[in-house]
Amino acid sequence: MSDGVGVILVAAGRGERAGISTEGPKQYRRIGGRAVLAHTLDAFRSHPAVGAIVLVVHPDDQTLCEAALGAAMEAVHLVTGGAERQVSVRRGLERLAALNDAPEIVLVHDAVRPFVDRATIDRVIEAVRADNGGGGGGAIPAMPIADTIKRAAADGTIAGTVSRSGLYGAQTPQGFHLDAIRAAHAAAAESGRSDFTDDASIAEWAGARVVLVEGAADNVKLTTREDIARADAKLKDRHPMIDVRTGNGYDVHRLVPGDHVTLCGVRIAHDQALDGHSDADVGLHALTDALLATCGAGDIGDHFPPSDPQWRGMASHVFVERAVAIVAEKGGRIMNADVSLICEAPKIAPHREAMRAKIAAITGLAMDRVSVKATTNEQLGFLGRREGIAAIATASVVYGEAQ
Ligand SMILES: Nc1ccn([C@@H]2O[C@H](COP(=O)(O)OP(=O)(O)OP(=O)(O)O)[C@@H](O)[C@H]2O)c(=O)n1
Ligand SMILES: C[C@](O)(CO)[C@H](O)COP(=O)(O)O
Repeated sequence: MSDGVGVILVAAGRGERAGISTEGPKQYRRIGGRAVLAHTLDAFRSHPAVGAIVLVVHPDDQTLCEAALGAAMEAVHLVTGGAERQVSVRRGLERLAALNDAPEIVLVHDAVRPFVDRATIDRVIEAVRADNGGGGGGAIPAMPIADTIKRAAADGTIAGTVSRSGLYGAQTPQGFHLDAIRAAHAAAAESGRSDFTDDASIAEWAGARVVLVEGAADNVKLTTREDIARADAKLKDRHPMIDVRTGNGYDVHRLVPGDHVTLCGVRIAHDQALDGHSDADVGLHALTDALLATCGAGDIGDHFPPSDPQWRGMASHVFVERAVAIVAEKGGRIMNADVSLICEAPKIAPHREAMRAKIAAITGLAMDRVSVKATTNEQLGFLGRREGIAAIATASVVYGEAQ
């Protein structure tokens, strides 16, 4: 059993109350430039106590999900949800329990609560760990009701005023011991119940002791179109906090007799070849350094030492792919890549679009975020004498969007 806390993110709903959007159901709507689901996932991925994350999605949403999460898909175990939230959670629990290192504690969270903060997650985990209900108890974050509560009659008039004393609004993540909540869900399903709107009510129904911990006013569930617009506006206000970084890279390789060069991933027939340990693709080498520079991750030589025989003759897209993965691990999102090639020959223009397409494919960037340029060195110096080819690259990456 794993020490890490497991997380189930339920994202299989249709978002009917939020209405139809070309971006898909509300968990895929963009707030602050990224899908709601991507923000929510970041909140848990960045929490040190969190281990396995199961993401429950609708069977029709696989493509939307991949587009929303990109490389972060690797961080989740994907499972298909059901027609009710309760069924989706149950499938997530079964997937989590089937993992080799299944956790003891699980947090169940709505994918559409993207503003969950670390302190709330901590309070829930702490309360479940401290459970003195014989190991079967749980904890949920909740906020006291601030408004006066009215019961409405069928004609829209007030049928009564309900005392708000002791009333709380339940939030997620809701935390439980995995075995206990699995058993409670199974028992509820067996007795034909599928109307529970949260997991605490299933635990309560099964006789477990569930405690309330302090929730957070910001931890709202995005339910309506207005909720999504407000969330987007809130993140736009935060934009000054976003950490945009620029990195640059330079590389040069000697030209020797040969029959082709490889530049920005494209093989070009030529009367010379670039000499190097790998395929000597100066364009991709400079880009690798530019990406690594945005997060202080050293340079290409640190990650792929020329002394290491495994990189001999290696196609350089492997180096860029590693740099892209390092940027993603550090929470970065690449915004653009720009490579300038400096050579007298071969002519770059006929190959420029193919080079941009290669870089776009390797980095996951759209074509209009990738630029390849070329210049001669006006026959000056070693580049001008065709003794080598050089490249300069620049990349911009946004970090810390989840804060
Ligand atoms: N069959 C379902 C229904 C809901 N959810 C998830 O449960 C969370 C909370 O549900 P809710 O806000 O009600 O989402 P929807 O069911 O999508 O919304 P609506 O009721 O407006 O259609 C959401 O993250 C939603 O994707 C789910 O995984 N499976
Ligand atoms: C789980 C929940 O978010 C707790 O407040 C809520 O019950 C979900 O309800 P919904 O009807 O599925 O939106």
